[in-house]
Amino acid sequence: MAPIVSIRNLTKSYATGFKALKGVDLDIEEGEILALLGPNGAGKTTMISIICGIVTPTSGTVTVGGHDIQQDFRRTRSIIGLVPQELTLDAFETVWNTVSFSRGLHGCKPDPALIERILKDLSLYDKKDTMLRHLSGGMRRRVLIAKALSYEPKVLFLDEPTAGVDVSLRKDMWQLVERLRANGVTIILTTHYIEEAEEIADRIGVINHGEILLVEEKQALMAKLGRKQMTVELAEPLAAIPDTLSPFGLTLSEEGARLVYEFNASGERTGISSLLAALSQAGLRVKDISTEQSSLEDIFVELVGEGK
Ligand SMILES: Nc1ncnc2c1ncn2[C@@H]1O[C@H](COP(=O)(O)OP(=O)(O)OP(=O)(O)O)[C@@H](O)[C@H]1O
Repeated sequence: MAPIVSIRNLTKSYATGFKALKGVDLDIEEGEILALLGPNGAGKTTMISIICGIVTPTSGTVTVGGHDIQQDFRRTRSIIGLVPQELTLDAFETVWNTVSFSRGLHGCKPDPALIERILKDLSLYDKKDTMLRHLSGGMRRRVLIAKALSYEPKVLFLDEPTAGVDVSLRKDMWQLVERLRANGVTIILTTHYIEEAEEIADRIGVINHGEILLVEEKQALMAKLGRKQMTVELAEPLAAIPDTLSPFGLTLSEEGARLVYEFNASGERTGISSLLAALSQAGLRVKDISTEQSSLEDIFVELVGEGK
């Protein structure tokens, strides 16, 4: 199936001369949840803003649903929903009107039943007649989401949807994302919260200094780059690692009381059983064994660190 969003050699140089995007290629498949991770200033918002037609690219092409975003702006914009990072709302309007107008602005026929359902899903229904200026920051963020959903987009961009929101909204958000996905909506979210990507994304993209460093299935990424570590606690401390154990590349810590072994969890052979046999042959008594797996956060820090 053709990707729903296709980005080719996309660059953006701002008027200051700053290159925010340096030749990005990315295909987003219909129905997937893609999390874009990147430190501040990596170019995430710039990329999303170009796809949504808010920022003009310097070069390159983007198609959404097979249509070019510049030549066919209205068409592509009508299938894209954007929940921006910043709270841009009319303070003197009510929740209901804001969300209904948004649907109208995108050329859709009024559908009060749909608006009611969206507001209920976002726990906003009891605030439907409240003016936005009387809402808390978290509630206003919910309104931004409701606005983006009001015209039933096929592709939804969430730019740091849970930055600075409380745990309950974050949980609601995740549930909502799951429901939207079940309805076939493609979701692209940018986030600083790695656990968020770990929890809900199908694929993870890492962007830094205007370049995509990688895009991978989450499971494959964790298996490929995730290292495992086994720590062996010894009954008696060692002064040095015996020569017979040198093939395992162990390190000795805690004043000789612990041996640390690093292995690749996705490899066919981890080497654990040979290590245990070698330990016993060397006459070392084992008190305890524990293993630890690197998280997506470790992987991300390593990748972004390399790019500096
Ligand atoms: N209008 C502009 N003029 C000049 N430089 C800009 C402009 N907008 C953004 N930039 C610069 O482009 C770079 C990328 O910004 P962008 O907002 O895309 O990053 P981001 O990955 O979304 O970061 P954050 O996580 O902080 O939101 C930054 O260095 C930013 O300062």
